[in-house]
Amino acid sequence: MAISGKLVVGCVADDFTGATDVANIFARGGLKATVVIGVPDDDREIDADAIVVALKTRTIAKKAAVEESLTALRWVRRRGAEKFFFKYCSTFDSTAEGNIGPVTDAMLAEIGETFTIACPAFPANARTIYKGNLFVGDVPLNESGMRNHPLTPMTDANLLRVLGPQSKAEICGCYYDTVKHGASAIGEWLATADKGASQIAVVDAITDGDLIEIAKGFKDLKLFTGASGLAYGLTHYLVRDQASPEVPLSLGREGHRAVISGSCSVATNDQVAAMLADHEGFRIDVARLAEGRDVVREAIEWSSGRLGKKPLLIYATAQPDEVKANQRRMGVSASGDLVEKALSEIARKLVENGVNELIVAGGETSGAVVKSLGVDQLAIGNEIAPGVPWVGAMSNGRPLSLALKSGNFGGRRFFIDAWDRL
Ligand SMILES: Nc1ncnc2c1ncn2[C@@H]1O[C@H](COP(=O)(O)OP(=O)(O)OP(=O)(O)O)[C@@H](O)[C@H]1O
Ligand SMILES: O=C(O)[C@@H](O)C(=O)CO
Repeated sequence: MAISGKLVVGCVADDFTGATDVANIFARGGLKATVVIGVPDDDREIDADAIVVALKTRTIAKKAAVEESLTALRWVRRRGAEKFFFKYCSTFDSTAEGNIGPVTDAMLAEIGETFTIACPAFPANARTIYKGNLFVGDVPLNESGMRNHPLTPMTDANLLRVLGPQSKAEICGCYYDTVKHGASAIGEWLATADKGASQIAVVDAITDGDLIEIAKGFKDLKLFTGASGLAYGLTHYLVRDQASPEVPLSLGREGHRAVISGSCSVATNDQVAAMLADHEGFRIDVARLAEGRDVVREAIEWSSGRLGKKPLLIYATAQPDEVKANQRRMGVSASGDLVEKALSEIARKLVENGVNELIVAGGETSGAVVKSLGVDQLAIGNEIAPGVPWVGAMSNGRPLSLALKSGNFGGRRFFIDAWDRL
């Protein structure tokens, strides 16, 4: 049960997979959580302790990212939120220019605060931070598959160095020699570190236990920034009774299944390969797409007669060399946009043709697909893998079960086994 009847936390997420990821963590922690797609332009009633506003601001121009994020922040604030959370990727994905710093600076100024933390640790998915350096599994961020990300290649694991040039605030580190002593040591650190001028502290965290202590140590802050591990920590003092709800979506079970994959991460490449071993798949040929061929129509023609309960896979997922060749030919953002547009049109047509259980892989891809489906709100259902729930949505009056899978999340059999968790 929530500590108060009104909104406990208002969250702004910079992509759609991240939005369902963090809403899932709030929900599993016992908050009634929901995701709205973009800032609603109506005054709809939403009965929730945590509202996550899903934006697609990770890779857009800085000015637009700041404006959209502030509009979302103001909207949750008007609904009574007292704590705010800026959710970005657990691999700190940002372009060379970078939106995490400017959005954080703007949010601090908007709520009249000067201090916040940056903590993208997510131990459940092997993201940990030590001495300000972000690790993915056993390797620093820049040695992980993130170095080859199509839109946000991460070439430095040190978050103070990455954030410094992005933000006008002073960047400091709250390191493990403090964090390991728990909430009161963190509180003492804060009392001496906070200079009353704009500051962002990158906070080390290795375990879920650390994140609970971090949330308690910084509990008087109004703005938190980071990934779902920090949200997990926060639920330990934002709710009284810990719940671990399983929420079957109880949507119609008639209809077809499909997977749309636009993520090119190491994990998604593995998941696509695993699915193709036993399922039919249609590969989007990006070079043909660039030549103006009607690849969308070809994909839909291929799918007709094949749709059913055994899921089909339609994918642009490729290895880094192929992605780089496409980017050289067309430019980074043009090739990304072209693929996203094609996949979202295919998703919309598949849904028109009776698909109502759909997995989408990739944050930018999910953003494009969900927008094309005209979905405006997501209800959180069963968890498939850490950070990926099934979500329920209405698309043009029809119920859909969706799973928006972050590029790097999920085991090798994710696309095959996820359906068992509906
Ligand atoms: N074969 C390809 N060539 C060039 N670009 C591609 C190709 N396939 C996919 N893309 C683009 O790569 C980008 C992948 O980003 P996306 O956010 O969807 O996945 P991700 O980064 O792995 O997921 P997440 O953000 O959840 O970690 C998209 O813009 C997509 O359109
Ligand atoms: O935090 C993560 O890693 C994910 O929720 C995400 O943001 C992927 O785009």
